[in-house]
Amino acid sequence: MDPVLTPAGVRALDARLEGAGLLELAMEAAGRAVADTVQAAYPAGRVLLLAGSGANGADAYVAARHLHALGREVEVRALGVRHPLARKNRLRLRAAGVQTTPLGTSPAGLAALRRSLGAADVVVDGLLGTGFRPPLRPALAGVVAAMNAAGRPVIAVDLPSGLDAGTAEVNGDPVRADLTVALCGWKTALLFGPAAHLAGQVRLDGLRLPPGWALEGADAGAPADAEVAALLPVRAADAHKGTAGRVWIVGGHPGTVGAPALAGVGALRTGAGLVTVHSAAEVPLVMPELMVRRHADLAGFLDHVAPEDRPDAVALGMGLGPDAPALARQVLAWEIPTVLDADALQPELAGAGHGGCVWTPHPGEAARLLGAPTPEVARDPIAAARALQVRYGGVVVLKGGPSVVASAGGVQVARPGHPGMASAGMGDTLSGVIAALLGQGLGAAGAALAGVTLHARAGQLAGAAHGYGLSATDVGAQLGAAWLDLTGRR
Ligand SMILES: NC(=O)C1=CN([C@@H]2O[C@H](COP(=O)(O)OP(=O)(O)OC[C@H]3O[C@@H](n4cnc5c(N)ncnc54)[C@H](O)[C@@H]3O)[C@@H](O)[C@H]2O)[C@H](O)CC1
Repeated sequence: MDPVLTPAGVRALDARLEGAGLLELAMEAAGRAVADTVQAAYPAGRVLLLAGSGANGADAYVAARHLHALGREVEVRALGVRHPLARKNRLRLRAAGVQTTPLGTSPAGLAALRRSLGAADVVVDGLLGTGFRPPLRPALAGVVAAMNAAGRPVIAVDLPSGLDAGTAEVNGDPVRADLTVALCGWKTALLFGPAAHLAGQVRLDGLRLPPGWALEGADAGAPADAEVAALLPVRAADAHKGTAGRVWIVGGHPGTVGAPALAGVGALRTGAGLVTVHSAAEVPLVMPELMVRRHADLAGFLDHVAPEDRPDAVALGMGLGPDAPALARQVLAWEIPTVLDADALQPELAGAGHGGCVWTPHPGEAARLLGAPTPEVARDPIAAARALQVRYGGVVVLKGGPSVVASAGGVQVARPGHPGMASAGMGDTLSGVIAALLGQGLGAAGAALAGVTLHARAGQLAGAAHGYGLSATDVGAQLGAAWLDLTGRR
């Protein structure tokens, strides 16, 4: 599990490392990781390193020393030092034979910087890391603008300068990096929204810290594929449809009948033994294996389902229309594993969730549930998912690229899918996927995490063939392959 750290989490980790006498070693590992990344990605040519006054700048000094040891031609332009380890590592760099030049922010200083940028084959951005507080001061804004205008490849240390590590929002004009070496853990800015677009490709280096230290102070975890695969059930050879989970899809309303059909496909393609769509409208039979039952009075039908006839899991809300909250209350009262999506995601259901239920809002629905503007949700999806979980109970999947899963046990960030998944019906399919996993015995948090991961992987597989023309039907068709791919059980 990779950690996702806030700036406060980084500060606490730094203090712990400092107390244990390990901070200097962590910094040495950070600088070395940056140097190794430069060497692997841009093995030839002159390297210009820009060092700020804090620990981010110290990492750049260490990287410069390692690059020099590797025989690379390096130039270091630096602001004044404030962090004691920046001072120490600058002295070490000089002792190793590399002089540093002041990074001036006056017109003459910026002209000199532009000359250095013009002579460089790759630039290392070690100006500002997690210690940055927006907005960028005008003096440094000129430096960042010169870097962006130079058109040279940029490798950022920890995160591009000018990005606030704790938010997906972009203020002003930060460094645009081609590659970022994230240190110790992911940051919100490297995972979500417009901020993540500025980081380029991200490589995480754990700096060989004592096991668990970074994760203990983390805001969230980002599980590895193998950790998610381990959640998925292995079936006995004598399994039959009665043991693979009976799933009900409750959805559909005149005009929105495709939604429950897609959820049904999602459930079937995720291994549910028996899938029945219950709807007030005529739902198309998109797969003959899907059972479709139309009810003139859906609420009356649900009222009369005997406990022994209830399914193993339900997904409710997809295209269901205005009766969804009342119908959701009926099903929630059964206290069986339940996915609530789309029309069932209404503020009046606050507090109605139980431990076996999964709410699956996209950012717009999350904003409605929280009574907050959508940009606020997008700014910090981890905080939004956590707030939703506290308010609604159960488990929350805040959908996106990547999705966030919040449960009483903590928050996890799943792997992103494919940009082609930005199209109608993807969420309907996902609700069926999660319901199928609930029906096969996974707990709500495990089903949510494994569900979004399978769905994202299926999106990647289908996206390779269909690109931006990807449809939810294409994704549904790849769910079986995604399962095999994730588990290696081909
Ligand atoms: N545990 C870890 O993750 C490790 C991280 N390392 C690196 O440490 C930095 C964070 O270092 P810190 O000294 O706290 O802050 P910065 O270097 O990012 O910046 C401080 C510097 O920035 C100036 N500043 C702040 N806001 C602004 C602004 N708006 N405009 C201009 N300048 C600003 C401030 O005055 C300070 O001088 C982390 O990112 C990693 O790179 C460790 O090396 C290893 C352990």
